[in-house]
Amino acid sequence: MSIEKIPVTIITGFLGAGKTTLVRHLMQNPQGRRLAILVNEFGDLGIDGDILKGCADANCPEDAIVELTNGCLCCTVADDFVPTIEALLARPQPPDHILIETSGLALPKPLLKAFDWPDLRSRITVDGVIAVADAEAVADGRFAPDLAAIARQRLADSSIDHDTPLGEVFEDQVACADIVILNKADLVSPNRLAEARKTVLAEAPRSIPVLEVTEGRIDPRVVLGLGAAAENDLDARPSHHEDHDSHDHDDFETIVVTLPADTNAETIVARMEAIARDHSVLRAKGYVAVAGKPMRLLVQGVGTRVRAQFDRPWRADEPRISRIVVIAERGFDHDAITAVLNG
Ligand SMILES: Nc1nc2c(ncn2[C@@H]2O[C@H](COP(=O)(O)OP(=O)(O)OP(=O)(O)O)[C@@H](O)[C@H]2O)c(=O)[nH]1
Repeated sequence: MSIEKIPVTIITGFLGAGKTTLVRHLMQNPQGRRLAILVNEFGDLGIDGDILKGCADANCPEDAIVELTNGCLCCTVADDFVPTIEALLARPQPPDHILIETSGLALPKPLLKAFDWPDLRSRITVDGVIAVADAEAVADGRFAPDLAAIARQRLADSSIDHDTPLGEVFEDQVACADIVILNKADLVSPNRLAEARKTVLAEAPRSIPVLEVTEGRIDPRVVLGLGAAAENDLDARPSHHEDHDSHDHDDFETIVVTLPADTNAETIVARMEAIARDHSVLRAKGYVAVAGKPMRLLVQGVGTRVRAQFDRPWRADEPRISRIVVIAERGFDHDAITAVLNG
């Protein structure tokens, strides 16, 4: 008797590129699949998991959405990741397809290697690695190599080819992908979109489709059911950190800032724009209690673009606390950012 392996799709992509938005779209268009979602993010507020649970339905009930918030999947494979997958497979109604949303700083290759574990190999297969890229950020050159730094490195040691921390994470994610989703096509002109596509293709070590998308809206048949068996194809997916000795996300830090009670929505959006502009914050997100509003305000900043929307009423059993997770390159000024957010 042969047992069909359960396909797993890994969704990678830099901070704020639109991974959660894509996963939500796939959950809302399951096309008969019983999905399970494993979501990993930095900071322990579990915002992505919360957003996804908001779209739970019969095809993907809340308990099929599992969050791993402590640390990074690629570092906690044995302790957290394998047991979590095993628990999903042991459910009375196991999923037909598992989606894994990695943290925006995660390197996909070490995670991919985990699928080589004998216990997992026999039961699941990596159907495909989807890298989501922010078309505007790519077109702006935010992941471009720091040419001056490379030149300095080469002078010091000709064998080293260091990149910027952002550039390395981006390159690793594209190099691992079977498909790149160039998301946020609405934010750039056709010319800039074409530039972004060229940049992505230049990073890809092999020929892969690059699809232009807005709000993660793509036909699930295009991204699910690829049958890539990526766990058998590791060599075609080069990484800056093959041996996982040093870690790209050591280059980034996260803090959680608690705001005074009942902040005003416009004020908090303006402050989030200010920390991105003046302190190079890469990503900020959280829930805010707005004076006089029974609904919770979800605020999301990607670079200087900030979106805010009321997502659901505060529950009676949860305190109206406003908290924002802030991520930037290591060494950023925690006190200054906390002060700006607090006004
Ligand atoms: N304009 C525009 N905004 C988008 C699009 N897709 C997503 N966004 C917004 O971009 C922000 C980040 O989207 P997410 O889906 O949370 O991104 P993510 O990659 O999951 O973010 P992290 O998990 O923090 O790395 C949110 O405010 C989204 O509403 C798009 O196509 N166009």
